[in-house]
Amino acid sequence: MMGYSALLSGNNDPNGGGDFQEGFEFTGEPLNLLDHGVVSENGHSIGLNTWPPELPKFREAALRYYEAVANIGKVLFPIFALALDLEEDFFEEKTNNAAALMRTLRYPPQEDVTDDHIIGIGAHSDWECFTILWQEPGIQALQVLNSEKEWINAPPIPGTFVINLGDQFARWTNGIFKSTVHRAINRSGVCRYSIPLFVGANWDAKLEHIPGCVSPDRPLQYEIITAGEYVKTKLAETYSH
Ligand SMILES: O=C(O)CCC(=O)C(=O)O
Ligand SMILES: [Fe+2]
Repeated sequence: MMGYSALLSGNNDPNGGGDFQEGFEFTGEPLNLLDHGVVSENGHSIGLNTWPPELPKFREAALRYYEAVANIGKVLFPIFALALDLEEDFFEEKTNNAAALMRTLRYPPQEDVTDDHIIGIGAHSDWECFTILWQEPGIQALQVLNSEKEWINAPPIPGTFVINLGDQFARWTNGIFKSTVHRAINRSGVCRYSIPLFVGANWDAKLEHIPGCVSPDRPLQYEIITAGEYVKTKLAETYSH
């Protein structure tokens, strides 16, 4: 959810009791904007992010980081297009208008977890195409589910990002590329910070299977909806409680 989300305001795992994290979410906006948070497009003013007034330098720092990491996201599409034997620019028109979302997350320590249903972020896959995640070095919290259904630690490696594949991309490829199920719990005894940036498809792009990804051996797995419809459904599920 855009802006500030409080502890337990989201619940990523339908079987969970809420996500024990808080965070601030925003999307890209021009850095040189004078009137913070409002940009004029074709004569219409559209509201963007609500920045915390107590932190005057936060906006610029966050937007600079956003831009650098969103650019990594843009490079991933042609790489995956080539891997799928498609033209390098195959995803361009489906993603050229998409705003990425970035979250700065804080996980309070949960050493003595009494309720296993409340962890930092419950098991889920991300909704978009790619997630580029920075994790605080030195604190193990993130786990991914492998094909044997075992939880594997994904420890932070200084100087690297974790890249998660998301549901929109899994749908485009009819499951050839899978979205990784993951969760995080902070048992370190100190606060943990992480920063995911979610790179998705254009809101109106159809999540239609790519030619070559459906065959008699691999029948169509998903109904065809737009990226926007998909995100709206997931938002309603995650913030409904
Ligand atoms: O904090 C993390 O390591 C994971 C965050 C995450 O999975 C998410 O925000 O979707
Ligand atoms: Fe995630």
